[in-house]
Amino acid sequence: MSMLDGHEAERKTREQIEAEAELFGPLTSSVRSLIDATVMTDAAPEHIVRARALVEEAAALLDSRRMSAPFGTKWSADGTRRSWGNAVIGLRNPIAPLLEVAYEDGLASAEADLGAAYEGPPGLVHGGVVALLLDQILGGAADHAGVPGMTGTLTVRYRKGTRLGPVRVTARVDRVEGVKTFAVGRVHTADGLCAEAEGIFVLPREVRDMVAEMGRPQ
Ligand SMILES: CCCCCCCCCCCCCC(=O)SCCNC(=O)CCNC(=O)[C@H](O)C(C)(C)COP(=O)(O)OP(=O)(O)OC[C@H]1O[C@@H](n2cnc3c(N)ncnc32)[C@H](O)[C@@H]1OP(=O)(O)O
Repeated sequence: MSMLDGHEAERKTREQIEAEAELFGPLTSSVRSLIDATVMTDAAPEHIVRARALVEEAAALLDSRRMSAPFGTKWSADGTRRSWGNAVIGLRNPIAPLLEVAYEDGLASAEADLGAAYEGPPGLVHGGVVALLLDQILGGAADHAGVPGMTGTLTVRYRKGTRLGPVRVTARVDRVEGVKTFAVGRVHTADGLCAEAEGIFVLPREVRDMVAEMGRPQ
């Protein structure tokens, strides 16, 4: 599979995209609530059996027509980019915990409310989920700064357990060396600094070759 697969130009208007967001956003939010309810429920067995039948019915409805491939990244003519399947920020992905990343003065920041579905050690966020958030926000900072890349190396230092609940994640580009972008970031909760990371994002050879090809005079 090529690095460039899954990137697709689309002709949808802004209104069409907004209408899709209005359709799918609430579905994603409902399924996210369902995931939390599934982890946390203490309902009577007959309610669990009935809930399962309802969930299976809903899944069959949704599955009655499927896209031919995962969502990927869709590019509109106006530069709008949609990665709605993304595991961290995807509008159509109910396991995606980070809803919105803001960029200001070179700092990427986002908040998430990590519920029981993200538990690792009792009461704490799973370390892999902490790394997931950091990977995305560091990569987003690199991308937003115009020096994007695939994660080559991600180093996470876990300072203290990240308590389930509200978290704030931040990142910025530290430096650029050739095709490598070094980004740094942190995860905070009300307890203070919980984790910090450095990531090296590498612009893949295939993309470098494509850019060089496009820039070459005819
Ligand atoms: C444009 C792309 C993405 C846009 C995303 C936007 C959304 C953002 C949000 C998404 C966030 C989520 C993101 C995700 O989830 S990304 C998903 C997780 N990451 C991957 O799957 C990446 C898999 N690996 C690869 O594709 C390749 O190995 C890469 C692309 C990393 C390098 O393969 P390439 O063939 O290009 O490498 P090269 O041999 O020409 O070397 C080039 C330079 O790089 C240095 N090097 C090599 N490997 C590593 C390494 N592992 N760590 C540190 N440095 C490394 C190397 O020494 C050399 O440096 P120098 O000698 O020049 O100094």
